Amino acid sequence: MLKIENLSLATAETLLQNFTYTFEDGKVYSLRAVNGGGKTTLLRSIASLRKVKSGKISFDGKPLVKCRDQLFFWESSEWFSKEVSARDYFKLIAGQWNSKQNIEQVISDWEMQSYANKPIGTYSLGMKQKTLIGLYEISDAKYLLMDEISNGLDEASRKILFDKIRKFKAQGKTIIITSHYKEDLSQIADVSLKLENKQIIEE
Ligand SMILES: Nc1ncnc2c1ncn2[C@@H]1O[C@H](COP(=O)(O)OP(=O)(O)OP(=O)(O)O)[C@@H](O)[C@H]1O
Repeated sequence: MLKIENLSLATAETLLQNFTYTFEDGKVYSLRAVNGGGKTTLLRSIASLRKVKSGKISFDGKPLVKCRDQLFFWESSEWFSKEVSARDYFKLIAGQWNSKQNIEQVISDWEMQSYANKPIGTYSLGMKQKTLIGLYEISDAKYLLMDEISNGLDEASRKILFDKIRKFKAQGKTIIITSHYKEDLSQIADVSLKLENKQIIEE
């Protein structure tokens, strides 16, 4: 379980005040907020990519520093280096996250065979997004933080994404996915959360 206690977040202004919540294993949480509402800042904070103003975040009772490979967060395709291929990123993440996931299977599921060896700089928006989503499966991490992950996907790819998320959930993983629209994730979310007025509430 991912436990957040009395978390406060601020950039130029306070985004979240004294937030306490438990994200349970085997559940999908959607998180909605307006543009600039703080979704990405919250995910970065959970992933320890930025300091929090105050509060505690733990994973099965441990701080992230004690279980780094239990969490995966790849904020956006802007994190990719243009010269590297999807296959090389998959190999890199499998190594760093000590995962035994089948890279060829992921490439096949997402129909990436024709471009998986080419540099990401040559990919379309959707191809980059499939690569990004593939990394989550390759990492095999228990806690998956997904920021607007369905962006740029066509209908068929969106269906694959939702099937994959259902599989991750059945494996007991904890998934948080941000979105701008309530309806967007209603098919797969067990719990819909909304960040508003410095609080996160179930809706
Ligand atoms: N590195 C930063 N330095 C200063 N302010 C920042 C930084 N990152 C984010 N902010 C500010 O924090 C607030 C929340 O931004 P954040 O990106 O977390 O929102 P979001 O809900 O993900 O937005 P969007 O839906 O537009 O992606 C915004 O006011 C933004 O300007």
